[in-house]
Amino acid sequence: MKQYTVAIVGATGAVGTQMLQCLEEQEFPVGELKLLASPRSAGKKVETPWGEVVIEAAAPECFDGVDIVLGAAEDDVAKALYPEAVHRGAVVVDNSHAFRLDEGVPLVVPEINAGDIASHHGIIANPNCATIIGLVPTWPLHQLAGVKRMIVSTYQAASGAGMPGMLELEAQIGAMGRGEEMPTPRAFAAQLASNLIPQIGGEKFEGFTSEEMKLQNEGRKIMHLPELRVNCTCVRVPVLRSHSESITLEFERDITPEQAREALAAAPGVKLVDDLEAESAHDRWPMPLDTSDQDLIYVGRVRRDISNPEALRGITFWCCGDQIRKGAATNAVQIAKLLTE
Ligand SMILES: NC(=O)C1=CN([C@@H]2O[C@H](COP(=O)(O)OP(=O)(O)OC[C@H]3O[C@@H](n4cnc5c(N)ncnc54)[C@H](OP(=O)(O)O)[C@@H]3O)[C@@H](O)[C@H]2O)C=CC1
Ligand SMILES: N[C@@H](CC(=O)OP(=O)(O)O)C(=O)O
Repeated sequence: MKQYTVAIVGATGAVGTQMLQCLEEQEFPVGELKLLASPRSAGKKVETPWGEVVIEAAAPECFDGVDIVLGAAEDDVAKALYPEAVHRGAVVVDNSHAFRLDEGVPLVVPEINAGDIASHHGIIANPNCATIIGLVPTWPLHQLAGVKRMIVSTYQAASGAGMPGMLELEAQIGAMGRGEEMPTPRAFAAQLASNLIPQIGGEKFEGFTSEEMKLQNEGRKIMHLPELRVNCTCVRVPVLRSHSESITLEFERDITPEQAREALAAAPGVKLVDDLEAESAHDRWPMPLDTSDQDLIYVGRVRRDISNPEALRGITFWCCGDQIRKGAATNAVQIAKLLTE
């Protein structure tokens, strides 16, 4: 079996660290592994399933001999480095949003549009995390009844803002518990512990933020639905890991909640947890604590949209998924695995 030289850019971050674990779990045929980060981290040693690796400061020459680059750094790093990696013969699976909407760059959720991978020219983009988590359960319902419109509210975990976001929430919860003065917020615009912050990203379009517009713009590209209409509100919540979403879908054709549940129960990447009568809360509805550190999107609270005048044209549901895994690292490694098959 062919072994691949793999480089992770941003290897010390929330997504990059998770990628290491996903490579092992998905039995990716790693021959040699390179871990790249900022100059701050250069020289640090990391124990990996493939032996000890010394982190290098990311630079174009690091990609000599690399087959697959897994990108887990911000846009500026992606724009500066990945064309150089492609020039040296590597294929890049990138988690930043630098190239997501570019023509010739497939934007892929394997459960939905794995076939798009074939059209790549060296860079394949991983979608926004909230977009992946919302679309994995939307796709089987779309196949059944044709989705026209999505109304979405997201409840996004602190770790969506990377390691700094996670550490900031932990520090705030600790300070609260000890009755100490609250540390000054840096990763977020305001204190997150015991609070909600109703803005993620900068303003993009008619008062909607950049994060909110991603679900529409990336969703259209992934599902090949250029007319899809999306109204999204993104909120940061004091949860460490796993994004949650309330989603209402409007369809072209009739669909009952029972049909929706059946399709979701059979859909790849989805676990249906939908029983208001269940004894244990964990079996009643999805919760972010239950979906952390695993790869499935849990879906529950599936019901008819009673506000839709056409009785069977709307479905509402709730879903949760680990955005560092399926929203980023797991999805990227799945794409890389498809490249090797
Ligand atoms: N967190 C999440 O839930 C999700 C994140 N993403 C995307 O994934 C990417 C990484 O996010 P995340 O892991 O959260 O971020 P983190 O802040 O946790 O990590 C950022 C990583 O980038 C590295 N880095 C910084 N500057 C450079 C540089 N000049 N050259 C090379 N590497 C550099 C950092 O290295 P060092 O430690 O040396 O500073 C670190 O490894 C982003 O594009 C983000 O938008 C996508 C979906 C979900
Ligand atoms: N912005 C998302 C995470 C993320 O990194 O998204 P993107 O890859 O689209 O910048 C969040 O804060 O939860």
